[in-house]
Amino acid sequence: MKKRIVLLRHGESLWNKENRFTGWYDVDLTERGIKEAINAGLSLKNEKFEFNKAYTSFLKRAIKTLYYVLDVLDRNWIPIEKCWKLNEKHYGALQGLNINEAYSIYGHQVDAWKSSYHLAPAPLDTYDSRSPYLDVKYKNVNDHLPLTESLLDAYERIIPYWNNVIMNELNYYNQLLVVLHANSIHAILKNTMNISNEDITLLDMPTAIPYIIEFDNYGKIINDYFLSDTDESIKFKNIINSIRKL
Ligand SMILES: O=C(O)[C@@H](CO)OP(=O)(O)O
Repeated sequence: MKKRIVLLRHGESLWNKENRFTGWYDVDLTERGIKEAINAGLSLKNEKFEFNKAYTSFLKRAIKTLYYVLDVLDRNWIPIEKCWKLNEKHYGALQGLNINEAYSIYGHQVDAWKSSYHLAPAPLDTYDSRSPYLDVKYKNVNDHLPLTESLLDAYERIIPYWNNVIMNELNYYNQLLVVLHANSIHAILKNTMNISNEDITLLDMPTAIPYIIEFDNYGKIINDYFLSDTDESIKFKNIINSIRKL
């Protein structure tokens, strides 16, 4: 029996539509995002996926996408693990700004932040109203919470959870659904496909198109593909095939 993990970026959010840096801000889905989530569920149903367990972040755009998908599959009953460690990269002081506002405040520094694996945007103040230290969701988190993150920082937060929890679960289950965010998925793909620090910044995961990864019993990838072909998914797949080392 093949082991499969399906990675799914949430449907379009209100701030995706407005081209705003979102990160840990808890923005909702648009009507289009809801339709995208339902369509993702329908394409998984069409392929007869029967997930045993699902994972998502603490952010409602991912959580609601997961609920729409499970509803279409009539598998609302499966266990779901939500973890803040799977949240999107934290965009620090960029959070809430659209791209034009970001350029008018920070100029071309924004390009450096966007294209670098190592650079993090300017941090939030601890007492900024956007700080996770003031957000009830993280009240019981007894750990360092970010006020900004580079993609490397996000990678170091996400990958231990991916390896120790999600990949480990493949020892017990054959089909897992993981509904996350653009950069949390890029971090996972960097890890599983051994993509370089420079190349990983070329990726832009499309919203709500299921990406299937099939593993052998040793956790080695034997196949990976999008469930539907769109301009965005074809472009993404071409880039990933040119930069992956596994
Ligand atoms: O936070 C954001 O601005 C976007 C892109 O990084 O992520 P998401 O996948 O959550 O829309």
